[in-house]
Amino acid sequence: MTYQVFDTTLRDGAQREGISYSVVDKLAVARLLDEFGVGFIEGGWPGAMPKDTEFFRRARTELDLKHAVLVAFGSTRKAGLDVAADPQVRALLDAETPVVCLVAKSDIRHVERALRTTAAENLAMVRDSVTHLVAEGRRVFLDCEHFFDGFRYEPAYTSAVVETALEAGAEVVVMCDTNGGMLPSQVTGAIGELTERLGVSPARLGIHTQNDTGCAVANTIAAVEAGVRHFQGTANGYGERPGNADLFAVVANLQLKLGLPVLPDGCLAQMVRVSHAIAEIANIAPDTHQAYVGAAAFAHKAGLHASAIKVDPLLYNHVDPAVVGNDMRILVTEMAGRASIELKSRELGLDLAGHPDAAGRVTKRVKELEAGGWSFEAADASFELLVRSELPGMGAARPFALESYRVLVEHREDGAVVSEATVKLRVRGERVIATAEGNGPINALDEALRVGLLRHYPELRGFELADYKVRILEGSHGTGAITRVLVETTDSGGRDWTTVGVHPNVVEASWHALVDALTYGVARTPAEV
Ligand SMILES: CC(=O)SCCNC(=O)CCNC(=O)[C@H](O)C(C)(C)COP(=O)(O)OP(=O)(O)OC[C@H]1O[C@@H](n2cnc3c(N)ncnc32)[C@H](O)[C@@H]1OP(=O)(O)O
Ligand SMILES: CC(=O)C(=O)O
Repeated sequence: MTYQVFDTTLRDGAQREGISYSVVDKLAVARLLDEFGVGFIEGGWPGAMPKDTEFFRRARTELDLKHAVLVAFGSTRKAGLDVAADPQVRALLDAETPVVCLVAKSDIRHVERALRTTAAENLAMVRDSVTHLVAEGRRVFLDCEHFFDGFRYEPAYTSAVVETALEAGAEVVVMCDTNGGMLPSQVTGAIGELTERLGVSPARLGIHTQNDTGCAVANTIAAVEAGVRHFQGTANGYGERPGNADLFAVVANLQLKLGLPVLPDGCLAQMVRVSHAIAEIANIAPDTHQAYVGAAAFAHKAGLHASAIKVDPLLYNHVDPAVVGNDMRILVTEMAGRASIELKSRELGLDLAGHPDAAGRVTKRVKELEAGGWSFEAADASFELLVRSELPGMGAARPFALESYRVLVEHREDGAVVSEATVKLRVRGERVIATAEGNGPINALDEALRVGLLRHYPELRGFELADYKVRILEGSHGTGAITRVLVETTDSGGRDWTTVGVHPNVVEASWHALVDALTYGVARTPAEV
């Protein structure tokens, strides 16, 4: 049994607010979708937008697709126009794709009120357009816009549109939940009624769902379970309004839960890579919590989960993350137990198995610190320093001892604001005093520390403060607000690490995070660097 995996990231997905692909972007997305193994890539609407026309022109020479064929999208001929004279239909042929997907009205209310034509003329538009394109050698899929709403309102007319398209030679007629208002049981019910009414196999039908009820993936799965073999969706669920069915979740569910061979062998493991690469091109931050592909899709926070995962990761994962190219992660927070601490330490290369007391002490310390506003979830480097400090002979030596630091912010008469920091340190037995200016107090402090340490630790030259996040936390137990600072540092070897600091004073909180960042970086950098 074969399934038609139809991707419309470049057509319906591009209808999402905020997305605007260039032609080069579209070509890159098409290559990624092909690597993911979809069978059909709907590239856009030639003739409607110059970019889409250009995409199909360049695709002929610049795309070498291994799994997919390209599909040009467009509407049935205009009411009252000869099909051969309709420039939009001509543009579909000029796109030179083996497959064309036509959108047709199938809800009588849309025919009469939006198209402002008759029921009979709309059927003629469907018949003429399909016949013409098939005669020109194209495989034709027909998207029935508003199928489910139309079928509920006037089933006879919507069925007539489906029947007309099939008789005219459409390979598949796609039932579209254009307004996205359906639930799975309604999808299943409509498919049963339609196939009975027309005596047609569900294998001649396709499904296209929008996500307005949050059920697009479930509706697509329901249709496939009802016998439909052609399903449409988009990468990461991009699309008009709340989006389309997320093709990644659909494909993974069909393959892993229902055992249906929808993708070529080996392609499923490309899913995370392809999802994130397309998000990058679309200029949309990947959704951390997206099913299967999100960075948190297999991240475990609760101590109880971790204690079972220690025995067998599948006790708390619905599938092995590796099958979709993802990884499991353990988060260390106030919800951690000893098992979480052990597993997270193992991820960081530290084995606590032989040190149950240390695991207990770290767990207690993490809970105390988190109660005071610290957060280790995103600060692996600070957590690693904490674990090391509890392991005999493993503690990371602080590169210096602090005598004092001072930070000044000067607002000058001409409006300039200058920050200056001075640090007094003891470094390898030597007293060091260093001063630096910066574009803000934290930058000045960071600079002064580096100036003071550079002679003893030349590797600091490669370190860079890449990101700095501040969060003001509500005070508790009668205290005022406190500040949590996260610092991300990178080095010239492309490594990055994050540290945390907490204090009622933002400069002191930043100081803690900066000192952890330098300590961690120095400890992890080979001495000869
Ligand atoms: C459900 C979906 O998402 S389908 C995909 C929708 N995608 C898009 O609309 C994006 C691309 N669209 C466009 O660039 C433009 O809307 C175009 C080029 C297609 C049309 O632009 P215009 O000619 O200026 O028309 P406009 O957008 O105002 O109206 C659409 C026209 O198509 C007609 N139309 C709508 N659906 C169909 C159909 N299935 N078959 C034939 N004609 C149709 C409408 O009746 C209207 O005709 P009119 O101009 O005679 O009133
Ligand atoms: C065709 C389409 O995108 C829809 O009906 O939603």
